[in-house]
Amino acid sequence: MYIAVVGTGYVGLVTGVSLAEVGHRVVCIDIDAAKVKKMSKGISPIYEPSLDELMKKNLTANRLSFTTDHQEAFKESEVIYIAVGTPENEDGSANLGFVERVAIDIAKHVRKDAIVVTKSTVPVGTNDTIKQVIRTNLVRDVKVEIVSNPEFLREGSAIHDSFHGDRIVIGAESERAADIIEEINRPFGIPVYKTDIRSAEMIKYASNAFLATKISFINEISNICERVGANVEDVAIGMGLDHRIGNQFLNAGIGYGGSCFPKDTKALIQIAGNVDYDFELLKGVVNVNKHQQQLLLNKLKERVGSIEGKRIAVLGLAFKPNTDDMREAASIRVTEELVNNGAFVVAYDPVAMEKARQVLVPQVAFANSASEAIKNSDAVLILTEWDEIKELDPELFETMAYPLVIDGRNCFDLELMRKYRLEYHSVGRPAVRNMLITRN
Ligand SMILES: NC(=O)c1ccc[n+]([C@@H]2O[C@H](COP(=O)([O-])OP(=O)(O)OC[C@H]3O[C@@H](n4cnc5c(N)ncnc54)[C@H](O)[C@@H]3O)[C@@H](O)[C@H]2O)c1
Ligand SMILES: O=c1ccn([C@@H]2O[C@H](COP(=O)(O)OP(=O)(O)O[C@H]3O[C@H](CO)[C@@H](O)[C@H](O)[C@H]3O)[C@@H](O)[C@H]2O)c(=O)[nH]1
Repeated sequence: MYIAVVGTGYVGLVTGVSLAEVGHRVVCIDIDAAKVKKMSKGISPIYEPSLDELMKKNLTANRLSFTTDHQEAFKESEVIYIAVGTPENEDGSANLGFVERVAIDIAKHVRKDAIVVTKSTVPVGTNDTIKQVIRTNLVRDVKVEIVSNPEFLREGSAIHDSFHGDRIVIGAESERAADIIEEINRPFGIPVYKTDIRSAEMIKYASNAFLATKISFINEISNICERVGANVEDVAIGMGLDHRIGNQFLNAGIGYGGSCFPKDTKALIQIAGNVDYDFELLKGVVNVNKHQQQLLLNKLKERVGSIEGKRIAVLGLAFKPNTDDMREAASIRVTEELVNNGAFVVAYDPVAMEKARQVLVPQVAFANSASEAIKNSDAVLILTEWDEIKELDPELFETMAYPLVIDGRNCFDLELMRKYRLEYHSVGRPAVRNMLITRN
């Protein structure tokens, strides 16, 4: 199949590369010329495990190409994927400007009958608008059908998820269009669920909202655990053994960030509001998430008193491990608050520092390693559970004048930490206060 993918962010690029890998001829289009130049050389503009290798392989096999030219890209295309961003508007609703722009580009440049597949996360009813915009602006006498095919990949494991996802959801206006998209995806061997367009659009928001709810739920349980002396990790294991609950997405921490959960939960509240429905539960989920980062800062303030003039090491800046994505990362708000309170912040992340420099407040200093950040600090805050951080030798903390570690991601085993001279606070687990220990 000749396929065009519009937008080469996390979703577009991974989709394009994966479709090429299973044998389709794919051209990826982006308006960012610098990015296209880089990708044409086989260099991924994002950090995503295995992506570079697959890009290079499929470029060499001539199944994958990149361009800024919509006209050129749509010339042969039988299927056009829309994978541009749908960022948050100020009121929390989804900004559909990029999607609508692409719909107009398709209408102007499509040359043959085509199926337009929306991968971007869009509010219920948006595919009807896309259809309308394309059909009213069509320049040539061609037939365009619309399919909603929401994406469920996670950053940091995007390639793996593309080949081993739990399901492919196809919402179509005709059986023919649904069958063609199913056929394109057959080589992935992932179960397909076909439904109508509006239900497919809703499945995406409902899935993200449900996962965000799980996270806020376990975070609230963790806050109670701290007060009653229970251990949230044991609680999560005990809960997860019930198959109806499941053991995933029950990691307590400083809340969810990233490019999806924060914006999609708010967009769903708006979608509900637009039809006069007050989504109370989801509003609670969003509020709990907002407070969770503050609780970490409160713990720090409780322990050090004023943070003015204190040197604080922040380990982990990306919103989750294995990505350099800084969108809605907890580190943005946490470092800003530290700086505003007069702290000297020294940050370290194994991969995201380049992107972090562009979004964190300019007063934040960057260290070349975790140990450099920790050295001479008054406290350490852990915000992302990178393996490199989880594998740090706790002896490193002992080099601090007063080894105070506040871990927002439960990176260390409590039994292990009890062997060291340090004070260790994590989320929903008993604190370790071991300052009197003497070791050889
Ligand atoms: N990031 C994820 O993990 C993820 C997962 C599932 C779904 N989604 C959804 O997929 C969509 C894309 O997300 P993303 O994170 O990949 O976005 P992104 O912001 O990383 O990338 C969007 C890309 O589209 C390009 N673009 C914008 N307008 C264009 C146009 N007219 N023509 C060509 N290119 C254009 C931009 O230059 C950019 O490279 C969003 O709706 C998002 O909610 C994202
Ligand atoms: O038990 C957990 C699991 C996740 N998180 C946090 O939740 C956020 C999101 O994590 P994750 O879902 O792994 O990453 P994303 O790449 O944002 O993926 C989500 O958002 C995508 C965009 O819509 C969807 O496609 C995916 O299915 C959905 O998992 C991160 O800040 C995590 O730290 C927790 O705090 N506890």
